[in-house]
Amino acid sequence: MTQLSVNLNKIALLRNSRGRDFPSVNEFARLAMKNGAVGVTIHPRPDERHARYSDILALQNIVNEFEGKELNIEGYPTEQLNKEVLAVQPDQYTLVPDEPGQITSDHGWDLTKHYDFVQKIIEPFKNSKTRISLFVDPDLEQIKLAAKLGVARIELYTEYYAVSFDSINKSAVLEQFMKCADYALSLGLEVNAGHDLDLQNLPDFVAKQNIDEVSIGHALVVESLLNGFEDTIKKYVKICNA
Ligand SMILES: CC(=O)[C@@H](O)[C@H](O)COP(=O)(O)O
Ligand SMILES: NCC(=O)COP(=O)(O)O
Repeated sequence: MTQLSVNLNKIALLRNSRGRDFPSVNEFARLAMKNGAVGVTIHPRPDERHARYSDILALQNIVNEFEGKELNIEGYPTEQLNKEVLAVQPDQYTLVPDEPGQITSDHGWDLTKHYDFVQKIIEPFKNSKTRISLFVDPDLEQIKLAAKLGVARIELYTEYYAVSFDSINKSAVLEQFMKCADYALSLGLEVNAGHDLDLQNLPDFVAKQNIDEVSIGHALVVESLLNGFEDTIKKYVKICNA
């Protein structure tokens, strides 16, 4: 069964467009978990344009109100973000190789180049409660290196799948993801996935492979504008449980 982690960046973006705590990221986190999400994700970027560093502790406290729910922090491992994550010790820290001003994530780690850097970053987390996940492209070599680093999970970057969804390449692309997920599992890694997943493209993606968790935000918020947040979460959870 796949678990859903709801990415709240876009709720935070709306909040930050005004001075008040409205919409409340914390309230949307509660709603997501009450409706079956395993937890919530935020990706604080250095300019804090959506999720803020202060959201990390606030959300961990909300997650702690629920049994068995999780907070996933995603982001480039800057000194500041590492410090914040080590202080709060959320369940999962997903390292993403984004540049500071990047609009959104658009690639996974190149571990052939950044192996030593990542190895140094993850060292202090070995004695913490936080599981490390590495954001990677669907590439066997990268997955092999992730396993060698001894992390618990990888997160497969799924934009490539999402853009192929309406094309004749869809089956071949899905095959490639399946091959990567199977390979990761065979090396003892657990597999997450995310980026541009939505209600249309998610069913095929999770039906055919063993994915532990999908983190979804952008499309989920757009779909919520049409159908309501709680109903949208329920639809995602149903797909994940199918
Ligand atoms: C790692 C990933 O694919 C998502 O977390 C994505 O980075 C969302 O970030 P934005 O909401 O800033 O686009
Ligand atoms: N890790 C992916 C994520 O958290 C959300 O990505 P998106 O659904 O906003 O594209």
